[in-house]
Amino acid sequence: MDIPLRQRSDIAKAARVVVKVGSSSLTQPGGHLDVNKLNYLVRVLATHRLDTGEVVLVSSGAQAAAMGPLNLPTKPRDLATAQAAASVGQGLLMAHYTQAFQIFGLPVGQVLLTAEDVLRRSQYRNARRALERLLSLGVVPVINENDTVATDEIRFGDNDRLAALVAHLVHADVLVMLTDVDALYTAPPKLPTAEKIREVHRFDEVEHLDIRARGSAVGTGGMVTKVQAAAIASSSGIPVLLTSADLIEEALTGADVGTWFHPTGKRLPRRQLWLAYAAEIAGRIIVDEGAVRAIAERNASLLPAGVVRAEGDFKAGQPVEIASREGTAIARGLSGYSSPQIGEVKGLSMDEISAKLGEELAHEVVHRDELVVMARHRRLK
Ligand SMILES: Nc1ncnc2c1ncn2[C@@H]1O[C@H](COP(=O)(O)OP(=O)(O)O)[C@@H](O)[C@H]1O
Ligand SMILES: N[C@@H](CCC(=O)OP(=O)(O)O)C(=O)O
Repeated sequence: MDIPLRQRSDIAKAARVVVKVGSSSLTQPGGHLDVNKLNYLVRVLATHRLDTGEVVLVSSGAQAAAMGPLNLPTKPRDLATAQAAASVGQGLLMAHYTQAFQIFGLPVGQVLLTAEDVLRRSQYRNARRALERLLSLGVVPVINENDTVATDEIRFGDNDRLAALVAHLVHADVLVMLTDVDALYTAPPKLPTAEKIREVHRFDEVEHLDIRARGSAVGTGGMVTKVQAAAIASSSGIPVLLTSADLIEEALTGADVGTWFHPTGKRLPRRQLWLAYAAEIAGRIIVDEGAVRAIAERNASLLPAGVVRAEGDFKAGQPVEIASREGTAIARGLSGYSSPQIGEVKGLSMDEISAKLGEELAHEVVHRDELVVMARHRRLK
């Protein structure tokens, strides 16, 4: 769709939606698939697909669905059992999705991804091509993390952020995140003081909220990863609706349900997305107040004059975090200098650097094209 969705009601005409559904919404407490819930979800998604637009489903639940069949009392914590459970449960999930979508004449395609697939240049293109082809063939892609081969080092571990990156990958109009609560609340929803949040315009509105409590024994990330996922998608121009799986029909028909995260920025290039959410940071560059403002408000490059000090040991070209004197992360970027070099150029003007160290060392510390401002510091467009 050319015009970005502005409000919930626009979902009813979204040409391409990514829907993420969590384990707790697909399985019974005993660790088997909840066939009724699954069938309901499929009915609503199939209706949207047939009447309105394309659907990409990011479905969790593989490990939870294998608990019953494998007699596992809890969701596995060790990597090997988690991998085995994912292998068994993924088959069960896909068998069910295949059957349920078939009733509506819709083929489904399983897509198992790792973090690398959605963030590294070559794999990103490959994943994008495969998904586009599936969609053009009329298939409903059903995506999960490739848990059976993902190691602790390379896995996301939660499908919330994976769904946000998939939404970016396929240029979705909206990301709908389904869980077991109807919205984001100001505190864990079991508490009497918890109030529903209907709309989020900026991430500093939700940063202070108490979102760490886990709701179910099978869910993975709780609200923390959902809010992070909403930040990833909305800061890249994709609005997010967070609500419960029971309200999927209302959500896709544009009813007034859930929490709506307004887009807070334009689509980010993949490289900046990688920098912001996946790159491993090699060190930190502490900057003064003027540099904080220049970066966050004017989208400027970081110049040596604004640098207070470097922390950690890094080489030129490595990803670093840019933080204020108080330690607040402002941005991330690729450093133009090694950490020892920063010790020499910090606080100096370009002329001073040229005179002291030579012209070739007089350049930006982090060039604006290789810098991404963290979502909460970005201004609403
Ligand atoms: N402030 C909050 N607002 C809404 N839900 C919250 C909040 N804090 C904690 N939660 C819990 O987060 C849970 C959803 O996360 P999770 O169990 O990981 O679900 P899923 O399996 O759908 O990914 C909810 O059941 C809810 O109890
Ligand atoms: N990939 C895992 C699910 C990971 C996950 O994010 O779970 P959830 O918090 O229920 O969405 C699985 O299929 O078991």
